[in-house]
Amino acid sequence: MSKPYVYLTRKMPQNITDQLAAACDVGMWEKAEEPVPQHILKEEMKTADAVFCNVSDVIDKDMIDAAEQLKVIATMAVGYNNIDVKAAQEKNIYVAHTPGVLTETTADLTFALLMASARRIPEGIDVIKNNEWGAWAPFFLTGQDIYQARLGIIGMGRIGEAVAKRGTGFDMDIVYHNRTPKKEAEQRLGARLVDMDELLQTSDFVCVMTPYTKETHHLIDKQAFDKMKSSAIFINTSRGGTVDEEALYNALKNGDIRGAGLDVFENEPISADHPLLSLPNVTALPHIGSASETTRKKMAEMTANHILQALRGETPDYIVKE
Ligand SMILES: NC(=O)C1=CN([C@@H]2O[C@H](COP(=O)(O)OP(=O)(O)OC[C@H]3O[C@@H](n4cnc5c(N)ncnc54)[C@H](OP(=O)(O)O)[C@@H]3O)[C@@H](O)[C@H]2O)C=CC1
Ligand SMILES: O=C(O)C(=O)CO
Repeated sequence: MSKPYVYLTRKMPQNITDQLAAACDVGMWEKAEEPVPQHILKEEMKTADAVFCNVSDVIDKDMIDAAEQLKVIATMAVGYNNIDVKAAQEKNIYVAHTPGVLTETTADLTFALLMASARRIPEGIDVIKNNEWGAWAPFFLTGQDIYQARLGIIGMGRIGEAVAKRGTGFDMDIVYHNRTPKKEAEQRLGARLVDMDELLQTSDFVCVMTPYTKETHHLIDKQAFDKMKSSAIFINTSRGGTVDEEALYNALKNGDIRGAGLDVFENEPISADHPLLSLPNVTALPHIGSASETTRKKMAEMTANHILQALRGETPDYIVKE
């Protein structure tokens, strides 16, 4: 009997392909840093039993409908907004993802962005590299205090809570907005559930940690920026689509808010001439929230495991249920 066929959309380490090859025929896009073209992915998906993908692969209804024997779409990510989950479920195809394993690493990066933006670290680095460091000056590169400031978290889920926990170490006053109250987190973190307006109007740091859905598309728009304090710093490590980037640009440019720390963008990779990148009060990173070596290895292992589980006829440990 022939082995099932798994297609990997990026080059993966040998231990991952070896693990899969013990049970499957393995096909792989041989580049680690370049995504597989959509038409090749669609072609591969027609005959694959399993797909090992990531945040940059768009897996739409057309591709899913064309798949003849696909059993699982396993993404090496917790976010799955790039996959048409409904279309997969209609064909009884599992969509598996990697929650939890990347929570602390992503929270570290979120807090790093918050600190870098508040204390203007990228600007300081530029000053030194450009040989612009003059005499010590009383108000040179003055930033914003983090300790005892108010941290507003929109989307108090796994990562939101882990960011809040870091905030408690800085004695921050934590407020959050979620559709479901998180009583246990409130007690553990001293956090308070507030409505969106109060969060926007009173927070020193506004941090978005929701998934990207129809409901969260441009959740942070012009009206939201208008409500924020002019000293507020906006942090986004969720998905670019949760924010209206034009409104963000205008808010930063007009001084309606003080700064932004961004790990995600509506179009990734963002083009170097994007207006947002011309602003000194933007700290931008290339979607590296979960990018520690240990965490990425765990995510890859978990993804391979989900595929093997599905191909054995088991339900993968973490499937998306919508
Ligand atoms: N930059 C990066 O590299 C990374 C980015 N991410 C992003 O972070 C997201 C969150 O991950 P994780 O914390 O594990 O997910 P969770 O599902 O644990 O948390 C998401 C939270 O958002 C809340 N939420 C959902 N919709 C809304 C809404 N409309 N308004 C307010 N709150 C809402 C949910 O609560 P409720 O439904 O009750 O409102 C939930 O508490 C991922 O979906 C992904 O997009 C994740 C990892 C790395
Ligand atoms: O897991 C995710 O959703 C990411 O964005 C990458 O880790």
